[in-house]
Amino acid sequence: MQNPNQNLSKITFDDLKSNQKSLLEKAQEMKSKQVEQYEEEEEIEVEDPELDNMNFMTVVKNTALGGLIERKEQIKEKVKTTWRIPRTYRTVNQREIQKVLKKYNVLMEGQNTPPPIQSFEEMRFPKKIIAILKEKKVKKPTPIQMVGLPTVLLGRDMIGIAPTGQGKTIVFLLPALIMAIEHEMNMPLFRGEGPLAIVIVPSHELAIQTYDLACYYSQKLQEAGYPQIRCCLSIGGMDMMQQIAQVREGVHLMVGTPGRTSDMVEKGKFNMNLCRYIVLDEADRLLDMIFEKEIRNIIDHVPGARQTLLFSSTMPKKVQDFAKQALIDPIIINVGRAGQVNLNVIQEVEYVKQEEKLQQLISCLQKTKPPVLIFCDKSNDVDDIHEYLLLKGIDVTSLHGGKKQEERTKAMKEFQQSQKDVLVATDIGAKGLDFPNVQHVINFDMPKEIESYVHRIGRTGRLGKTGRATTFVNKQQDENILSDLKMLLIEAKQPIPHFLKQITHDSQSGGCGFCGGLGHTIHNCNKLEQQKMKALTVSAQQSSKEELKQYLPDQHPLKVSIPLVKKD
Ligand SMILES: Nc1ncnc2c1ncn2[C@@H]1O[C@H](COP(=O)(O)OP(=O)(O)OP(=O)(O)O)[C@@H](O)[C@H]1O
Repeated sequence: MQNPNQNLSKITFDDLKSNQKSLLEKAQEMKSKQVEQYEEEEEIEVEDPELDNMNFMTVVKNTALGGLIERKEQIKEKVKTTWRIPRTYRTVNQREIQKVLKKYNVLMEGQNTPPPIQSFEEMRFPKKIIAILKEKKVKKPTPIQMVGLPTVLLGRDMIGIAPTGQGKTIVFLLPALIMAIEHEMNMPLFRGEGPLAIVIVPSHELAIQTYDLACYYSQKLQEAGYPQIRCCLSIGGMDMMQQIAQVREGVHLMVGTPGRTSDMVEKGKFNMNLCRYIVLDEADRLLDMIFEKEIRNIIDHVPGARQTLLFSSTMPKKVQDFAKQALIDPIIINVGRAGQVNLNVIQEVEYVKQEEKLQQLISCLQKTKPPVLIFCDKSNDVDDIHEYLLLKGIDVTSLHGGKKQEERTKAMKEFQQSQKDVLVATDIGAKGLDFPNVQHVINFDMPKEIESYVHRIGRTGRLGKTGRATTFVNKQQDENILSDLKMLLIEAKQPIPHFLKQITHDSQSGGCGFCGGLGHTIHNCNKLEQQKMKALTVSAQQSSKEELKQYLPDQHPLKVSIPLVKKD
């Protein structure tokens, strides 16, 4: 039987620009005629030389198998795309490939890994897209982009690990937008359809940043003559009705945090029937933060083949386990060691007594020009320091989870747009946020986990620029974390202060397999202990709830299961 999408696939960008209305109409007409057929039939790979330069369209064999992580084995078909490795690169021999990978400190694992492609032109992006990237000063791919983009464009599942500030966002955003354009040209979305791609991130601020970037690129692409790509945001703290209204328009790309997104999909506010592209950005943070259930729930709603991409700058055990369950035949890309700090950051560690920290902070602020980021563990301390610095006449703003969403967004944007010199934040400000030209990161408190330290200091020294980080430590710190810190300083060839030199540990142990810290082992990992405790508490609460149910009347809320809103 003829493939219903075969004709649709012949619509090219040039066609679209010369006669958009009639083609869109044509596509819609064909779509409505064939939609039922489409449900049942297989799509085939498009091999049309005319489309060679811009045919990245995702072509999926439409299997009706479940997309549950637990039923991964049942997903027989992988997402296929029509992007091909350029001919010149197909013949490159392994020795040359290894030379380039070594030069950029990249390790690739997996079957049929693509070669590193060292320019956007050779990746066969259309000239207009290359011009849009250049406007953003993105001219030459970074190492993670050289290998990550070909991997994603080939439709492969991927784990991308690279130090902070290496341009991981483009690796998933650009292919998602291109896939959406292809889809829109061939089969425009109806109202209520979509998303085609979903990006899950661990904080509202990172979601807003990624959404803004997606909107920026789609606006530019539309100005260049491509169809409009609709993006939407799905985060808590914002009006759900507004988000639902956006979704009803039909959206190509959704960026969200796990809680709100899982809630919306669960309540049937949107469906994942067309979604084939799932990104977990800052996966280490996502899986660390009790979001695993929500993430599984979102992924479980994808009915067929999916491409799953997982990005992280550290690779703790939880991420490894999740990847094993959720990804199919992935390519693993490591730029540097997972959990390694950005080597462009000059790190200093100062011993400062608790009561002297504020005073020391003022002298520390003199070390560099603004912008400066200050991290504290607790929201109260963020507020106190904010007030203290205001009194000192410093142009400062602050960000923590206890603030209203509007205040958080305002603070983030003010600092991002250089309207404020200093931002005081909890770890919310450490996750993937891209503030331009941060000169100095000050850890007013040493974080409790070494991964947080890596993320925090990664807000400076981004993309080849040099940055500076100062960390206050004192007797309140646990010896494990100081030992992890010492090992990171050694690895990054930074000076080791005397008080850290005195900390001993087994340097042959290879570090902790659970949290990735280099200065301790899994046998004395605090984080593992905490997680065990958390799991025990949850299961105790669960079992006492079950026991309690025996004694409750039938109509008690604990006994009545509330029916979910019917899905679309
Ligand atoms: N190839 C490139 N050339 C120049 N600049 C780039 C390139 N790729 C990305 N950038 C810029 O680099 C900055 C950092 O990118 P991005 O936020 O994607 O890094 P990241 O690896 O996700 O970092 P993190 O792990 O901290 O989230 C952004 O401002 C982005 O515009």
